[in-house]
Amino acid sequence: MTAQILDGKAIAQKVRLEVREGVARFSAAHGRPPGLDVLLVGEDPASVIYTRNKEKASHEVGMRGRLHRLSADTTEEELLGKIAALNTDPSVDGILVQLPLPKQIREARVLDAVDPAKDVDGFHPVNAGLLATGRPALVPCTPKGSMRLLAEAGAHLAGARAVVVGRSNIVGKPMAQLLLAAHATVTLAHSRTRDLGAVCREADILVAAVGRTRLIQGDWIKDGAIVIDVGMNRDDDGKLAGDVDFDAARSRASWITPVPGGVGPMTIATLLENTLHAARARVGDG
Ligand SMILES: NC(=O)C1=CN([C@@H]2O[C@H](COP(=O)(O)OP(=O)(O)OC[C@H]3O[C@@H](n4cnc5c(N)ncnc54)[C@H](OP(=O)(O)O)[C@@H]3O)[C@@H](O)[C@H]2O)C=CC1
Ligand SMILES: Nc1nc(=O)c2c([nH]1)NC[C@@H]1CN(c3ccc(C(=O)N[C@@H](CCC(=O)O)C(=O)O)cc3)C=[N+]21
Ligand SMILES: [Mg+2]
Repeated sequence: MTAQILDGKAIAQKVRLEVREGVARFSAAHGRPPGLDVLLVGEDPASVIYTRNKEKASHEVGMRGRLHRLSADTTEEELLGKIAALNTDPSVDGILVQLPLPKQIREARVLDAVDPAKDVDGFHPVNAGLLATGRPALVPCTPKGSMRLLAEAGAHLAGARAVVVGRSNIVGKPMAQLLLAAHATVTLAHSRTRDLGAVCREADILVAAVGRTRLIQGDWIKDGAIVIDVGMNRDDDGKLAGDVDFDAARSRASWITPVPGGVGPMTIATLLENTLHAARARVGDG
């Protein structure tokens, strides 16, 4: 079998068009566009590019988008003050604090400070708890975008065996929750998992969210499996690579996401979707 490519770039474009229509309706009804505020602390080059892309993407769908750049030596109190101001500003619907944060700032204190109603990343413990109890409010963008990719591939999730490799709070864990809510039988694997290859070979749906180039080998892929590669790794030659050995996996899977052009673009499109959802919910319209 040669897998079909799950084209995240094209599907993200479709999502953006959907969001753009919703934004136009929201703006007409409420006299203001949905607003997204992104906070970036420090100068990490990749984070600078990502946050600029998020700002640009928000403008392209007609939102008010603002990137706040804070110096690398910003204190925790200063950042918490910024968040408090955005929490009370009625023109702000979505707040995203770009991770990772510099080491003088405790991540948990920052994530806990964002108003859960404006938490478009879905990282606040209230939103994580709602997801875990089957009452999703704002759902993390990368897993939610990955679920959209599975839907576009026509995946039958009920009763399927899904394996998620990686258990971070921002990708692996919420991905497992979403697959479980869709009635898959879910295994959450991680660095202590014994015989990861054997676990992966059971997967009808395989999601890799580790951060290690080609960790997932071709002969770990079950025939006909759908493979979602969340990993974003810089190769020695500077090229982006996923966690899956793409060429080898492609000859066994039914569908596979490329890196780049798979999950990454979906993350940004879903952020816009979440911002529109947050805006609607805040005005009592969704
Ligand atoms: N495309 C996109 O939109 C996004 C891509 N990413 C990318 O996804 C990847 C994962 O990100 P994130 O979740 O933040 O990463 P983390 O570093 O927070 O988590 C990595 C997870 O992988 C597990 N792991 C590490 N080594 C192995 C191994 N050898 N075998 C099995 N499991 C292992 C870890 O296990 P343990 O818990 O035991 O330590 C951990 O659970 C990264 O490449 C990141 O760049 C992230 C966010 C968005
Ligand atoms: N609070 C917070 N929320 C996040 O959602 C968040 C974060 N912090 N910190 C960093 C990670 C990473 N992340 C990506 C988003 C888009 C691409 C993306 O668009 N990737 C493109 C290509 C990128 C390139 O070429 O460099 C692709 O895969 O095709 C990648 C990675 C969001 N993250
Ligand atoms: Mg992490």
